[in-house]
Amino acid sequence: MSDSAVRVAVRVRPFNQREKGLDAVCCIAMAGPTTTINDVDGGTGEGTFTFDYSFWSHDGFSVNDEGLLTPEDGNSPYADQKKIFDCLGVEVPNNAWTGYHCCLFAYGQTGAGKSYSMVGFGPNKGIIPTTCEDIFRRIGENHDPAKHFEVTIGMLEIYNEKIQDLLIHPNQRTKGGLEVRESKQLGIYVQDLTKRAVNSYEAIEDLVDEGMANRTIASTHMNATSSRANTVLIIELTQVTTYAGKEGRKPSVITLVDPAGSEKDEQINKSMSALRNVISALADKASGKLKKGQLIPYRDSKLTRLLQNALGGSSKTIMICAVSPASSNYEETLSTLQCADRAKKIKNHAEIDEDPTEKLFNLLKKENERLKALLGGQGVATGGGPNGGGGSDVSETERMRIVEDHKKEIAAIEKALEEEEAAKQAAERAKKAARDEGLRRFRQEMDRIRALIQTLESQVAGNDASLTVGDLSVAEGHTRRGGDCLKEAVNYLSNKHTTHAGGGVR
Ligand SMILES: Nc1ncnc2c1ncn2[C@@H]1O[C@H](COP(=O)(O)OP(=O)(O)OP(=O)(O)O)[C@@H](O)[C@H]1O
Repeated sequence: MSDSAVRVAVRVRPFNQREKGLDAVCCIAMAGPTTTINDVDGGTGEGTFTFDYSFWSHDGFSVNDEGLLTPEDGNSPYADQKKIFDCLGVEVPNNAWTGYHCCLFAYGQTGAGKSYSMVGFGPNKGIIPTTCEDIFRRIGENHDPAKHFEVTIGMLEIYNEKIQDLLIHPNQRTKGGLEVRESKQLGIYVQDLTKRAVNSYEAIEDLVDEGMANRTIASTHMNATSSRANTVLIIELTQVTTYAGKEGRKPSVITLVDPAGSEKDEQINKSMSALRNVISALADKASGKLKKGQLIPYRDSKLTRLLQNALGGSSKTIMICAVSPASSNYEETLSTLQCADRAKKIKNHAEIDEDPTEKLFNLLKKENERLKALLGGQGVATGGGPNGGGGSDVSETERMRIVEDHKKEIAAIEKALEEEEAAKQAAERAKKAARDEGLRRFRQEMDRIRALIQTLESQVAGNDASLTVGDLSVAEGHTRRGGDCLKEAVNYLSNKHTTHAGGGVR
């Protein structure tokens, strides 16, 4: 487990047509990772904030025939989509490959540029498509025959506090939406969300197109294609390694969130303010200011519940805040910067969710690499004269010692693997023994009940016969014995019931 702060970046966009038409004034300045907001209209004043990155995408760009935006020259500070991915987005596949669960979400006022950074427009591909491309580029570069990868995609939107599966056509969805659940094994997850296996970037692209077509979209005042729902893409990447006939699995869940624009929509405002409240509470917690007994309000919205692992949990998390450059949006922009500033304080406890076989395999691999490095890339051959085949300056004695050490470590790893297998088998045996014992007791009980029923039946038959011949005293005897038998059966069953209800095992 490693403590890791949420990584926070801010990006400022160009003026839009509306702002240009109003002769907007830019109130944002950036220098390195620092963002300053100036109140040019004379109000609350200026504020300076330092983040992991401050990306200047306001001006200094040129647009080619296809509409691709790039810095206009070598001195331009303009951060294009490539720079955003190379600096920030790439941390997502990097962390996923290490085995961490990761989350990247955008934040900001409607029309500030969240979707532009996350999804992109035309040839200006955003973080989501570039991450997907990067995942399959890395998979394609794997030449280890012992390793293969499994990738699945899920896509959802949160609209009016309902989670909808975007890989299912709106007409075929269950009413009421899906639920966020939590389990020890799976952490936070969306129950029954469709997961589709994919084996290429194109396959993801097709699914994302399908999902996008199923979204709830409307336009807002600032942005003609504003999304009216929080859109979430969930990529599950599992690295599967086969070693000594066993499979080791290293899973990573990547959650990419493009939140909805908030203008004039009560429900969306609610989920954004829930997100702000969670961020504030976590920042207070990190600085010891959270009141005793005060809970982090994850349950106040579906979005915050879904992001529970990303904020204050075990995932590696990145927040990209989009801001408008226009002074007319000063208040909203200041509020975004303040929220981003609080998010910097959040501490996560990132964990790798690796199974023991994978752990052992990785140890073995590391050991091999260490050995290769020690031998100057010469492998472990022991022949070839005093310096072991030329090129390496490791002495023969040292070489032998390293090889012996190496053998010992491999033996230790194999022993640990055998022990793990033996423990697994012992656990299986114990489970089977408990099952067999349960079955034996059940049969015993059934035999007992059957015997009681048989006795009861024979008493009833005897009773009938006696009554037919009018022998009342014999019938009375049968009735008494039948009654005793019935009582015994009732006692026996009610005892069993009480014992089971009390959690006892018989
Ligand atoms: N970095 C950028 N460079 C160039 N244009 C940008 C940039 N960021 C945003 N834009 C443009 O600004 C407009 C609004 O951006 P976008 O749709 O990404 O905002 P949003 O925050 O996702 O809005 P909403 O929350 O309403 O969905 C779009 O036309 C987009 O092309």
